[in-house]
Amino acid sequence: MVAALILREGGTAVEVLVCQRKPDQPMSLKWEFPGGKIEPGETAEEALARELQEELGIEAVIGKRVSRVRHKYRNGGAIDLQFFVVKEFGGALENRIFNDMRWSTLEALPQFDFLAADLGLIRDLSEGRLL
Ligand SMILES: Nc1nc2c([nH]c(=O)n2[C@H]2C[C@H](O)[C@@H](COP(=O)(O)OP(=O)(O)OP(=O)(O)O)O2)c(=O)[nH]1
Repeated sequence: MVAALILREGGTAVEVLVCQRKPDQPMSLKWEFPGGKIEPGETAEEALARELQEELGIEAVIGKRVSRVRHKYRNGGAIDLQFFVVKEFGGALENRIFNDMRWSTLEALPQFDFLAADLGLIRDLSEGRLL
């Protein structure tokens, strides 16, 4: 899996885009970072650019990989998640698949009910350790 930390300068602090899963999806209404599965033949960066085009309608410039997490969900299999920074993109952000989408400061991230696999990253970001 690949996911993006899409950043913007929010006046006084950096903000990151957070997305909420739909009520009818597994792990419904949990918050996550936009992204998805790497298809056969794709690099991680190619997969992420494709997912961001599909989910948000943007042409993203995929930056540095800042974190990698392996996690076992109780009800499912193990996942391997890689997070990349995105500081630039073309086009206008459009919510195509999420229940909700918001900009959050890094500090405020723990207030969102994130997927379990993301919690270590959320903590690092909110405490200023990663960005
Ligand atoms: N996009 C994304 N997925 C995450 C994050 N954290 C996390 O555990 N995941 C998990 C949830 C899903 O099991 C998987 C994402 O895969 P996906 O988007 O292709 O699949 P999905 O379950 O959301 O939906 P579906 O297409 O399988 O119906 O990775 C995250 O921050 N962003």
